[in-house]
Amino acid sequence: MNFKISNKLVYEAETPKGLLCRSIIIYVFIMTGSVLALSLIFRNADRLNFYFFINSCTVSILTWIIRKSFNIKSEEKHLAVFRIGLFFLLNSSLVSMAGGLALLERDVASLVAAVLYIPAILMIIYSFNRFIKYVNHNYQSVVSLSMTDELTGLPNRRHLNSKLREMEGRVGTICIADIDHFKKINDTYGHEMGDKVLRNTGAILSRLANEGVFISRSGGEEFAIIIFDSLNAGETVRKIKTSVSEVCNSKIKVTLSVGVATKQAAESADSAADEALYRAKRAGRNRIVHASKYSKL
Ligand SMILES: Nc1nc2c(ncn2[C@@H]2O[C@H](COP(=O)(O)OP(=O)(O)OP(=O)(O)O)[C@@H](O)[C@H]2O)c(=O)[nH]1
Repeated sequence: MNFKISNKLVYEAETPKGLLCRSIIIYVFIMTGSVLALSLIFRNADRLNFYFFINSCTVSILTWIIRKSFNIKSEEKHLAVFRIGLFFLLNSSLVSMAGGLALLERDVASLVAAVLYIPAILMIIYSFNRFIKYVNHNYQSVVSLSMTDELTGLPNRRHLNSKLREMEGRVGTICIADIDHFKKINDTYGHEMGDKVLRNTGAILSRLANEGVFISRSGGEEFAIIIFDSLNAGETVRKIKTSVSEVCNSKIKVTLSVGVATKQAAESADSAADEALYRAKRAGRNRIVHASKYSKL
C-alpha cells in the first residue's frame, strides 16, 4: 500500500479512504458553488449577509475537521461514525445556507437542517465518547508496555527508576539479586535455555510480588527488589532466594547472590545494595549479604 507520510500527516493517498476524503472536499466545493451560483442566478445576492458568512465558516471548519480525521490511522468503527456525523452536520449547514439565500423555503430548510442536525450531534457525541475510551485504553497499553520487561513480564528498569523516586523520603529495603554463573548456563545450554531460565525465575519472583514488595528485572540476569515494609524484609529476602533456588529451572540448578541495603528516609540505598551484591559474589556466591553502610559507599 502506498502511504504518503510526513512528520505532520499520515494519509492514504491512493486508497479508498483517500478517494473518499477527496470526494467529500469536491462535494463541498460543488455544493457551496452551486448554492452561490443559484443565489446569483435568482438575484438573491442581497441575502449574502452575516448569516451566510457564519454558515460558510461552519462548512469550511467541518470540511477541515473531516479532512483532518483522515489523518488518524485507525480502522475503529467510531471514527467512521464521527465522519458520518460531521458530514450530516455539514449538510445541515449547507441546507441552512440554501434556506438563508431563499433557494429553499425557510420552513423546509429548517426542517431538513434539524433532521440532519439531530442524528449528527448524537453520532458525534457517541463517537467522541468511544474515542476517549479508545485513547485511554491505548495510552494505558503503551505505558504498561514501556514499563514491562518483554522476556519475564516483570516491571523493567524504567519502572524500577520510577519506584526508586517514589522511595525517596521513605524507609525501605532495596535488594539486588543476581543469578550466579549465568554466562555458564548460556555457554553450556545455549542462549534460548538462558532465556528460559530467566523466564522461569521471573515467574517465580512475580508470584512473590505484592503491594509491599516490588520486583523488577533491572537488566541481564539481575533483579531489583524494593520492600516497603522493612519489618518483614529479612524474611522476604530469604523467601525470594530460596524460592528461586528450590525450583528446578529445566533441570538447571539456579542460585542467587543477593545484596541488601535498608535505607532510612533521607538516604539512597541502591548503590549500597550493589556493593553488597559485589561482596556476595566475591564471597563465593549463593548468599545474602547486607550492606555495611546504607548511604554513599
Ligand atoms: N540468555 C540471555 N542471556 C543474557 C541476557 N541478558 C544478559 N545475558 C547474558 O548474561 C551473562 C551475564 O554474565 P556475567 O555478567 O559474567 O555474569 P555471571 O556469568 O552470572 O557471573 P556472576 O554474576 O559473577 O555469577 C552474559 O553472558 C550476557 O550475555 C538475556 O536476556 N538472555
